This record gives sequence, C-alpha cells and structure tokens, in this order.
Amino acid sequence: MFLGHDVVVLDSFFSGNKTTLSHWVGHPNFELIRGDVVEPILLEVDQIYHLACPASPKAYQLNAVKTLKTSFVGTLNMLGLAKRTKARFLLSSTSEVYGSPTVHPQPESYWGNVNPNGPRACYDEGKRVAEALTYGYARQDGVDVRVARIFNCFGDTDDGRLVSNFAVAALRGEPLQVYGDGQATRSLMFVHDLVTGLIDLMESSHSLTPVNIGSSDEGTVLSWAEEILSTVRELRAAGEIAPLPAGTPESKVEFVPAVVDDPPRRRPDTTLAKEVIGWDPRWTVKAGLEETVRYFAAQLEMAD
Ligand SMILES: O=C(O)[C@H]1O[C@H](OP(=O)(O)OP(=O)(O)OC[C@H]2O[C@@H](n3ccc(=O)[nH]c3=O)[C@H](O)[C@@H]2O)[C@H](O)[C@@H](O)[C@@H]1O
Repeated sequence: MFLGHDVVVLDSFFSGNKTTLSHWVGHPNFELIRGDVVEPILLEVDQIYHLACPASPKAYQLNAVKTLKTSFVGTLNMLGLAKRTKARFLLSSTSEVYGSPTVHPQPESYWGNVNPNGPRACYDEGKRVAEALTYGYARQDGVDVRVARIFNCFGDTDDGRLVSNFAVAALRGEPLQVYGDGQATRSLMFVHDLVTGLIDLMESSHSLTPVNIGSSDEGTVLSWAEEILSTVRELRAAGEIAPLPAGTPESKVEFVPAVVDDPPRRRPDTTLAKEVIGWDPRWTVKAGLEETVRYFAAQLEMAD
C-alpha cells in the first residue's frame, strides 16, 4: 500500500487476526476477501505473495491435513491464478524444508533432512511440495516465480512460537516454558526485515532458485528466554511498560518435555540474498524484541 499498489488480501483467518488489517479497511486501494486458497478464485492481479498457511508448529499440527491441503491445493490454485493472469508469483517457503539439518549454517543448495511421517511433516513436506509445484509451473508453463525460505521471523503475532510465548509469559509474571534442555538454536529475524526481504525478492530478477531470508544472529532457546526476560525488566525499569502487580514474583524459566522432531540448530546462509537482492537484516534482535514487548504489553493492558 505504501508503495502505491492496489492490494487484495485473501485470508481465511484460520490463524490470522483481523485486527492486524483493520486500519486498512475503507482505504480506496485496499480490498479484503474472506476466503481460502484451497478454493479456486478469479481475480485480476499482477503480483501474488502466496503467504497462506499456519506457521507456528502448534497451529500447523492442529489440523495436519488442512496444513497439507493449504500447501498443496492452495499453492496449485495460486499458481493457476498466476498462470492465467501472467502475474509474478512469490512463495513463502521455510527453513523447515531443511528439517533437522546436518549442514550448518544452511545454504539453499542443501537438500535437507526431513522426517516425512513425523508430526512436523505436514508443514515441512507441504512446503517442499509447494516449492516443487512452483518450479514445475515455472519450467512447464513459464510462470515467473520467486521462492523465499523464511527463518524464524517474529513480531506482533501471538501464535505459540518462541518470542510471543516468552514475551507474553514474562509480561504476565508466568513461567517461560522451555521445551527440552533449551540448547536448540534459532536465528531470530524481526518482521520488518522479512517484509523488506520479500518485496526485494519479488522486485528482483532472481527467479529459478530459492533464497534464504533470515538473520544470522543465532542463539540457544534458553539464551533467547533470558534475553526476553531482561528486555521486559529493562522496559519496566524505564517506565515504558506497566510494572508487575504488587506481590507477583518475576517470571523464571521452567523446563518442560521436549517436542518431537524439534530441529536442534538453525541458521541461514544468506550469501545469496546479499548477492542477488542486496538484502541484509537491519534490525538487531534486541531492538525487535523491545518493539515486540511494547506491543504485547499494550495489548495486555487493553485486554485488562
Ligand atoms: O520460522 C521458521 O524458520 C520456521 O520454524 C518455525 O518452527 P520453530 O523454529 O520450531 O518455531 P518455534 O515454535 O518458535 O520454536 C523455536 C524453538 O523454541 C522452542 N520453544 C518454543 C516455544 C516455547 O514456548 N518454548 C520453547 O522452548 C521450540 O521447541 C524450538 O526449539 C515454524 O515452524 C515456522 O513458522 C517457520 O517456517
């Protein structure tokens, strides 16, 4: 919208939140359609950002068949739309196509190590088939495609992933539940950098191979839990967010059983993104965490 485009959003709100879009409703260049990519749709468009699919492990495992359908049938429908309208098509793929990686950091040339029948398979294999479909349409039908492999993005969505779970728990004075021993690593990227990366890739001429979009700021889950606790503490001390109610003890880390097939380490090799789209994250994790904590603090205050 800020770049002057007319934007049509197609959302089933299966995992999304209407309030994240409400400020655009009524704008003459904006249209919101409640619908699902698993159904074909007739639209006239010249670019398609195919972002549909629950992304949090909790949300995508809730209904594994629906997750697979979204990645397969949904991607098929969006590619069909791209073919008919001659639109440029961008698929949001994922670091999960690398599974539990045996190569570190992960370059796009690595084929991955995915359990094809475990509880994460609906998402990992769904996105792998979505990539295969995308390149099928590119080779067979000449559809102009882009594939972004996104690594651990965080922001203002409370969907059961690391940052939102830990930030909300720390704000409420509840325990931060670390699954397993907390030694798995993740590289966290703030949402503003992701949006820039997706637009840069869409506008670039790089078509026929996927591009990792992620931060190389890698830390253990335990270290991120501690970082979030200290961010909340600092913002409270600065008076930027509300103090804990009197008598509520500060949150602590609590270790709970590990989840099945949790990838033990993850960090993107972003050489290609730098080379072909000139993209690099600009936000430090710390600055992104501060923004995120301020956002959730405001949400919790409104809800009280
Ligand atoms: O963003 C990515 O690259 C991909 O990986 C994520 O999967 P995951 O990294 O497991 O995402 P989280 O649920 O945020 O978990 C990150 C780590 O924190 C741990 N965790 C998460 C949440 C929590 O409350 N406690 C906790 O210890 C998990 O076990 C895991 O080791 C999501 O599946 C996808 O959205 C995405 O495509």
